[in-house]
Amino acid sequence: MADEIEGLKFEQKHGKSRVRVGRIWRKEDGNHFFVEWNVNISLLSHCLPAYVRDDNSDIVATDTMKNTVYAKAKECSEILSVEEFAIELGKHFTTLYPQVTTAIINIVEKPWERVSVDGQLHQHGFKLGSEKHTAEAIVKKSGAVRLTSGVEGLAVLKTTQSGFEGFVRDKYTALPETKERMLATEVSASWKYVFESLSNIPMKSPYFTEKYLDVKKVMLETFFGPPKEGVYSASVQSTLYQMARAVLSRFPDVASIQLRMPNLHFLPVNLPNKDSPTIVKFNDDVFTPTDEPHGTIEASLSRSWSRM
Ligand SMILES: O=c1[nH]c(=O)c2[nH]c(=O)[nH]c2[nH]1
Repeated sequence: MADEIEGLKFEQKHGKSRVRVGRIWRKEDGNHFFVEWNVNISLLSHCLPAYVRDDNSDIVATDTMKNTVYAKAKECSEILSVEEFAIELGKHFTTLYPQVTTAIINIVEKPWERVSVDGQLHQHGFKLGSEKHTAEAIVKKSGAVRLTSGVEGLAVLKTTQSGFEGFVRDKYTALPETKERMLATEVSASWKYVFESLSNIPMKSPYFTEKYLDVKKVMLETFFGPPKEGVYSASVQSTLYQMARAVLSRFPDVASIQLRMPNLHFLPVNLPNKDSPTIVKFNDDVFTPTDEPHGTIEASLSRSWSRM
């Protein structure tokens, strides 16, 4: 919200962060479904008097926002995706309160996965997985929406089919060129959907959950290549671009994608010994894994300039 006060531009928003909620859905066949969400709410609203005149009469209390998360989770009698829950909350805040013009809802889902016991899916047992599914819904009172999904902490590694050559060499360059190295990263990606209003968002579960799994699958297939021969990576930059390109070409309802891929280095181990035979001579086999310092490669790819 931008306002003018005494000739100055004033912008404000308020919300509740890190509202954690767990929800079980019990099916008649005995299967339980479970999600754990960490919800962040930010409201753009007309409440200037609270800042400048000690008048809180337009303030939606952040405590009320927190309670709303639990109330809405209770109301959702059918299992729904994290994207749908974000949209439900956004709709609620922008329709119930006249002063709220925009709701920004960010949710991170904790990766609880159903376990298998004796080769059989367990009805009510879950274990924690690794990467996290994220969603952001920006909902306006007009019904305009921007919906973004993402993945955080998708750690991947390949032991060959990666090199790095032809980069700038100057008096500070020590890195040798190579056609053979390990490639390890922890992918964070977020992709915006093309849907621009509440009325054209597909709200039939599990649409966005399936989309999340499919986008992740395409990114991983592009990173690794076919199971036997793999695919050569000339740099993290090149692999990142190919992953982004693959997502946009496979999913027409994705408008843009942003990727962050740290280059988590595996340093060759060489232990010379000047008096006797070398202790360890590197032969693409023994490494020191490091996560700091690490390279940071990030980029976004969009179907049109106007959407950026
Ligand atoms: O794939 C890479 N991209 C870089 O920009 C870079 N820089 C570096 O030192 N190693 C690498 N590897």
